[in-house]
Amino acid sequence: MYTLTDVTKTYAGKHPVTALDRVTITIPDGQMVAIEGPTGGGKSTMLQMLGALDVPTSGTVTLDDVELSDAGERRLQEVRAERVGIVFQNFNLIATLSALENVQTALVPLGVGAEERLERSRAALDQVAMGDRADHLPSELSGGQQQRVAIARALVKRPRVLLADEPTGNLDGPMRDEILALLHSSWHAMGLTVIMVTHDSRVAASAQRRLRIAHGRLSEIGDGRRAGADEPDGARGDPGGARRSPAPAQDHPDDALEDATPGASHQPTAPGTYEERPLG
Ligand SMILES: Nc1ncnc2c1ncn2[C@@H]1O[C@H](COP(=O)(O)OP(=O)(O)OP(=O)(O)O)[C@@H](O)[C@H]1O
Repeated sequence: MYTLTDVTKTYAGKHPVTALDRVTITIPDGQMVAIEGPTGGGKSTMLQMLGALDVPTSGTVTLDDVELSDAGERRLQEVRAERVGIVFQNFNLIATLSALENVQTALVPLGVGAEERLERSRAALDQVAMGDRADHLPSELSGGQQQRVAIARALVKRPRVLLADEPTGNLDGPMRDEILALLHSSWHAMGLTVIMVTHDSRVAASAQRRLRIAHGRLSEIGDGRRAGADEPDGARGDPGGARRSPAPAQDHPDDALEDATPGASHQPTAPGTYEERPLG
């Protein structure tokens, strides 16, 4: 569970910028959250706080038992390596490594031995339907395929949290739908907390909970509740009372992924009624 209390992030400089302004929020385990908002609003900065990539200027960020805002760089590295998988808009694969080698890199900081690394990385590529492209370089893969490999790399460590910064931002319609379906099926299968920064209305509409950040201020967007959808496997409690039913915005389901994740529900979403409620 994430607990952010009065989190402010100010970038120093000649013209200091307050990217996050007294943000207070709890994100329970197993929740799927979308963060929306205008450009420069503070979304990526928020993701950096959640991903232990940066620390606030003031306030506290806690992930489970670790206060990230107070941790040293070594502890932050451990948290990133063990608990947090991150997926980026531009995939961030290493160009000179094959898909399989890229996935393996996530297990090196965890001290996983070579044989297990290989086994788990192959399984992760199979999970994202990329097993037959294990030896391909990123340049030999489509954008959607590269993002699948990046998701495998994020998930191979079996994280508690998957953070995604515009995961569909560089993809066209069908690939975007496939990646969204994959994020949802992984969420279902692994009981992850998933937090996605997005400008894509379909991605946002598929989340259980929608947040908006503008001028560094966080607000909650109405109730994303959808009827008839199921809970992810391994989903945990809802101390914030914020758990809502998932409803992946997916009407072109990927058969391979459907097969791999029988609990997944791919139903088209209907637009909800949203109202904003300021937080913090
Ligand atoms: N390293 C930095 N140094 C100085 N200012 C920064 C830095 N990173 C972000 N900012 C500023 O902080 C504010 C929030 O930026 P952030 O990248 O979090 O916004 P965003 O909502 O993710 O925007 P976008 O949708 O364009 O990616 C912006 O005004 C930005 O210029």
